Amino acid sequence: MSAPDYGHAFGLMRAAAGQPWRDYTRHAFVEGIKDGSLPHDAFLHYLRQDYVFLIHFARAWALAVVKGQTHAEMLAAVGTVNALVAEEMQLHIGVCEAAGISKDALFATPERPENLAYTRFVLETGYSGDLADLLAALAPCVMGYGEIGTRLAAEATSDRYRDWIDTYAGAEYQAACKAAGELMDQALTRRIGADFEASPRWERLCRTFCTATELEVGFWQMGLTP
Ligand SMILES: Cc1ncc(C[n+]2csc(CCO)c2C)c(N)n1
Repeated sequence: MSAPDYGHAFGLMRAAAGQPWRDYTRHAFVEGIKDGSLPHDAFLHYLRQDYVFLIHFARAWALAVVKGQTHAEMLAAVGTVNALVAEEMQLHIGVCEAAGISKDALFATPERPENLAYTRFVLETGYSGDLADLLAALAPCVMGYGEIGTRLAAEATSDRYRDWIDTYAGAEYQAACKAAGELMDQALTRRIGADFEASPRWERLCRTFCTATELEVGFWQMGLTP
């Protein structure tokens, strides 16, 4: 099965990331979700860390509003901020409560260093760069889960984590990945030119994408060690 198409820039950055991209999207944690062998303790620990992750991830998308140069760019970024803050963070609280993690316990979650390293890398990339740099750091998170969800929906051999898989394999999330891919293609074209992969900036953008991918690998690994 081929991976879903999330745009031109994403396809090139994904290919350039090579092995780290496979390490991320086929991590033991992901394979444990696929066959149901992931211990529930590890999943709950991951969910708690992921709530902290979402807070900083929403801040990074808010920075994308700041770095936007057109109404279309601001609209795309502000839509993601709203989806994250008004819906996904709320959804996460509900999922955690259903899994036996109280709101108090969730809000008291100490942030693990692997989590902190990832989100602050994304934020710093945005602070010191433009929207093209920031989107290169955000893309592995958004599109990686889209790719993982699509593959696991086809290959899962257990229903244990079916809700998680369905969230990312679903039409709504897949449309969000395509929209993020279009935003990235347009943002790069606007700032660098249509032939962006031939520009001197391209190598650095690919390096940013690859670093974020490696930090996703670290996040899964952290998930395996509650
Ligand atoms: C470590 C980690 N990486 C990626 C995601 C996926 N994700 C984070 S925010 C969001 C909404 C779109 O921006 C999605 C899909 C996650 N939850 N945790």
